[in-house]
Amino acid sequence: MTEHPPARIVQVVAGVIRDVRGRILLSRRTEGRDLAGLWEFPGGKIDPGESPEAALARELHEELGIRADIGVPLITVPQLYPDKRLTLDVRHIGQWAGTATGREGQALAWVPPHKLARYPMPPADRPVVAALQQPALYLVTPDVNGLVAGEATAPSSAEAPQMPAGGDGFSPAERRWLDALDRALAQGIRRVQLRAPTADPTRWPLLTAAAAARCSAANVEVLVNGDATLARSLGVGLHLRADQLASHDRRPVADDVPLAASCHTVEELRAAESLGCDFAVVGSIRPTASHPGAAGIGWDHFARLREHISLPLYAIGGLGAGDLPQARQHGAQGIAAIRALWPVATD
Ligand SMILES: Nc1nc2c([nH]c(=O)n2[C@@H]2O[C@H](COP(=O)(O)OP(=O)(O)OP(=O)(O)O)[C@@H](O)[C@H]2O)c(=O)[nH]1
Ligand SMILES: [Mg+2]
Repeated sequence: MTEHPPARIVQVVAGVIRDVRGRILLSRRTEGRDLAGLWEFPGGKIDPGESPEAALARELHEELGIRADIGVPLITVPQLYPDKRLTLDVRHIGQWAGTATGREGQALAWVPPHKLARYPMPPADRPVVAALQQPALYLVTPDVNGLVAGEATAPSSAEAPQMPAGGDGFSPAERRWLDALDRALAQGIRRVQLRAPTADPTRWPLLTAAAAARCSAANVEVLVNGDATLARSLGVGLHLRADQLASHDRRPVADDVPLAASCHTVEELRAAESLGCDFAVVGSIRPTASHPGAAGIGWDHFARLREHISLPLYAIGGLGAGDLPQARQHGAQGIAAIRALWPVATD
């Protein structure tokens, strides 16, 4: 981490303003200010003693001439800039009235959400755009014998080997794993990491191919853990383990498939960012069943890691979908989980 982070703390609040067509308003920073020419969500600094809501309503009136109802939080991004330590608190805007105009001479653009990434923005805005565009939940699959009736159990060596059976060539355990994946997709999971650390290496390519086909039919994004060759052969994304980051000096998969990494330190996050990762996973936030005895890093430490990079992050470790508001408050765009997102059969 940076030895001497800038002392100046700047609290900024900005709004996601939509028009009736769902387009989002961006405002271009004018010449002579910091980050001039970059596009941003309209807003500004909170005055001493002012609430974030009052500050945002004031800024939107001063900068755009509109009266706005400040809605629910989207994400709060802690970000270190060379001269300051910024906290960017982004709120949805509910009803608003008036005609938005650039009252300070700034250009405005109404942008469809899927085109936001085309507009150059300050580093703190990348996680904001991710929170608007990318799935909030990232399912990591358990081992094939991993989670049974809600319990994580390593496959027992005393267990009979899982022989392929039935017309589809999959063993009962493999079929249960694929069925659970189907249920997760039916429940609305949009981004999946295929990972099974103790999977039989002679079976894993078949199983990942079947899983990738199911995800692709549901238009769900897939990344395989750790194996660039497998990712390329399946035509899916790659999720690197932290210890693999150093072994790549360029993006190991094509630009149009997702690349992600698991990270624990600022150095790993910087490596993931410079490798061209689309997002990273950081944890463990809480102690987990898979790492008993290891303390979690907690949300404040997560936020301290977050401020050094602008990669979108998922928080992981003892978390579920219910932790999303707290995650967003600390700059995570989403939650990654095995146990909390893996539907186990109830019968
Ligand atoms: N409003 C806004 N500011 C952002 C965003 N992203 C981001 O890094 N910032 C940074 O947050 C700070 C906001 O300051 P600002 O210049 O808008 O503040 P302000 O409206 O109160 O203006 P002023 O201080 O020039 O009077 C700037 O350093 C800016 O670069 C964003 O999306 N919206
Ligand atoms: Mg401003």
